[in-house]
Amino acid sequence: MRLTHTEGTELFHVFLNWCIEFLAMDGINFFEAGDAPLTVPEGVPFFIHINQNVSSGRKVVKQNDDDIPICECKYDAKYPDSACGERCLNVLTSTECVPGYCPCREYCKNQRFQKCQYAQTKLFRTEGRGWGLLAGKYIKAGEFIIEYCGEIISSKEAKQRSQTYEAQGLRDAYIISLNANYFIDATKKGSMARFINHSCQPNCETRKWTVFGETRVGIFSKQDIAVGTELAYDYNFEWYGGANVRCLCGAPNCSIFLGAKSHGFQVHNHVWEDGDDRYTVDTFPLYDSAEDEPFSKHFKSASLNNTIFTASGDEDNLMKVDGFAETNYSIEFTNIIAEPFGSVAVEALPINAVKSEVKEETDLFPQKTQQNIPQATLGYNSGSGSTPKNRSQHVPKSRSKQASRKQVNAKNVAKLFASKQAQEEIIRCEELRTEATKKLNDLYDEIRPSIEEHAKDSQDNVPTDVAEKWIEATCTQWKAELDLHFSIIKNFVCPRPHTNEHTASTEGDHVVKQLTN
Ligand SMILES: C[S@@+](CC[C@H](N)C(=O)[O-])C[C@H]1O[C@@H](n2cnc3c(N)ncnc32)[C@H](O)[C@@H]1O
Repeated sequence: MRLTHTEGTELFHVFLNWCIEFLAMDGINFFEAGDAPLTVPEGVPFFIHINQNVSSGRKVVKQNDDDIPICECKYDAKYPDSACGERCLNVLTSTECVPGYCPCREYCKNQRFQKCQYAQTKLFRTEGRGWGLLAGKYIKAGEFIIEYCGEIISSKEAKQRSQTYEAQGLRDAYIISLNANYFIDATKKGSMARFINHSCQPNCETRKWTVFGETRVGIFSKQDIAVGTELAYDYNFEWYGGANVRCLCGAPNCSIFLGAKSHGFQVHNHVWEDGDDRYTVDTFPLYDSAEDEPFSKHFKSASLNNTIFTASGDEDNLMKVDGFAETNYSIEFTNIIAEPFGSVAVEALPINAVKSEVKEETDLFPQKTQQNIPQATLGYNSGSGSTPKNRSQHVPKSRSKQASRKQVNAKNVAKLFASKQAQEEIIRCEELRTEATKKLNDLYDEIRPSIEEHAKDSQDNVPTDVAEKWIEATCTQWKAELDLHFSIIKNFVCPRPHTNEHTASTEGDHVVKQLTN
């Protein structure tokens, strides 16, 4: 029997996987070539350690020479920070310098992801949260600690995998969102970052950086961290249905459940009443995530609740390059989609909150602010079959439909004023508002393809000119909205002087009873 090249490759992979599983059964960890050997403590579930993302079947963006960002730093031996320190143009835009192009050559300090310049960390066993990572040395605020590496997968694949993990009984979640279309799955292959637990009062945060044109997720310290302190960041978990996982971070402001702040969780677990806008997600839709993100479609849920992190200029030339030598791991698999880090002990706790139908569909759409950079969100629970039923998960298709905020009906309000001048002013303001809103909606339709195109390339940013147009139109609309409200309040608080035209009112422009009562 002759095998084709593809069949041969597939067969080889099957064999390789089998070898890996076999070694895993014996408690031996298998590391990919080039990775530092790791000492694995007993009890750490098997995984393959990698310090570079693995992109299977995903188009890797090739950078043209013209696209390579070149900074203007000049290395001065007297000032080490001159070589791509915090003032470097690339650092300021969270972009790593490209070797061979950076004017500081080998002195460049802005290649931390590429060179795996990680802080020293140590794996340890936590109480109730599986394994965790702690600082092996003092870590300064703003330091790059480690990259969250894993397999880059599409949102469709993420959904399938999370279902599979769930079916396999894995409890910890290791799938983190990279951008609108892609996720990083560190369940089977990942860096040590996969062991960092969630905290509602974290000492670390995720930030996205661009390296060779690709987005990568790093864990950075938010504050000085003493040696031996557990590292943790806020997962910004999105909840897709299934069990509610008790958060054991112990922070005074703990939100009790992982993902409790996420929209899906709130919709599912809280009482929603007419006019209750406690959980309304503010909309600033440069990006309509429900329609545009395959993720939302696949998960049939109320979209990701991403957080935006801005990159800061880091000067961690002093960082220790190896964070692994002293680490151990263990994995307790959870079937869940974690965005950055996993969740351990999945405890199915009944939530007593009364569940009621969501009345206002329009409150449900998720927001995504675009021109910003990155964030990483951890999602858990595939939601396959466990997605809340009978709940409105609809996300509007157009921006105008999204604008669910209750708007003042200016015509009705104007009628309440006795003064014709006041009425005219309010109606004029309303016309301006309508015009501004229309312009904003038209612009949204116009720029949507550009946003989609950008998302396909795995970029979180939209072109600057698009962002500028959007900001301008948004500001105009906000101003028109403000002018209208201001005009109403002004005419109410400061009545116009009497004129002959007003016979009905003896109180100037005061609104009629309905309002004053
Ligand atoms: C990315 S893993 C983190 C490492 C994990 N502890 C381990 O042993 O592999 C995320 C999982 O850790 C657990 N976890 C993380 N933070 C937690 C917290 N604050 N409370 C409860 N479980 C947590 C959850 O099971 C979560 O799905």
